[in-house]
Amino acid sequence: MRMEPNKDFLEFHGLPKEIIFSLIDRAQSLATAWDDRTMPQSLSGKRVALIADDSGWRNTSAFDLGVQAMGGICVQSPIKFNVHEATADLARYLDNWFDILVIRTKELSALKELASIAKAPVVNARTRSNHPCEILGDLAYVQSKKGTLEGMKVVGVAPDANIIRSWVEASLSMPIQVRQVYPENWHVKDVSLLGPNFAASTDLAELWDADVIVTDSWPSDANEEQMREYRISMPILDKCRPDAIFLPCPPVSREKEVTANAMRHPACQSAAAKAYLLHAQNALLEWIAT
Ligand SMILES: NC(=O)OP(=O)(O)O
Repeated sequence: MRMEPNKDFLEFHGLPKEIIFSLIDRAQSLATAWDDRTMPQSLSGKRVALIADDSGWRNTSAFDLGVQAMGGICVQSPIKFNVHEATADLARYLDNWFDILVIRTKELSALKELASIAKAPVVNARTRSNHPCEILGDLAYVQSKKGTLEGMKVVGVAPDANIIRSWVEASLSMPIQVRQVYPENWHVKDVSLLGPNFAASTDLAELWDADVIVTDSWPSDANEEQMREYRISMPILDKCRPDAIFLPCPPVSREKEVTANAMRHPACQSAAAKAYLLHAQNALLEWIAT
């Protein structure tokens, strides 16, 4: 049931920046429609499979809610990739019934294999390697607050994992600067992601002129002593720009990557920002469906 070629969203830089900007603009309109309860029925007649083959709830709940609010049908299919059935087989069965496949699973390679066979467009709702929808939602929120994304500096105090990797993906296509500030052993070193808009550092001074600061969970093998310096606290946020937006990625672990006080700092806008997951994902689904 492929609607149009090349409407998969597997990696952030897989879509041209012009399309990303139009999705971000559309997310703003859909945010207003959401608040007014006047959602367009853009997905009327569309059938969406939502496969949550990993933990978490925000993105997947927002996909389900968004599809329904825009008049589509969303079915959660309890599929596990690389367990019982070949991914190629799953692609063909899913194509029998669905127009769009929204998938959270651990391996990006499984998504890529599925997308290479399925006719229906595939949307990455998170892998262990990347999380493009999360970054699309954050960008839509930041644009709603700042009016522009042009030239903004995003600092990720985060290990080489899905959140910082999708910010780095975004730096390949978008006019933003991304910095990773973290101990060197967790720096992003994947040459396929490195471009002129990204650099990694161990220096917290990168935070002082950041427009946006994001965090992610500590690595499971992190050493408290090594990591303490990178815990975002109230005094650190007080040294940042007064208009800096702090977006700790949920689920947040207080007294690990953030202090409890940092979560109460005026710069911390995580809950409001994550409302835009829904709006950005809705814009993406609408674009895929039309
Ligand atoms: N950050 C994130 O992916 O949240 P969920 O797992 O709840 O969707």
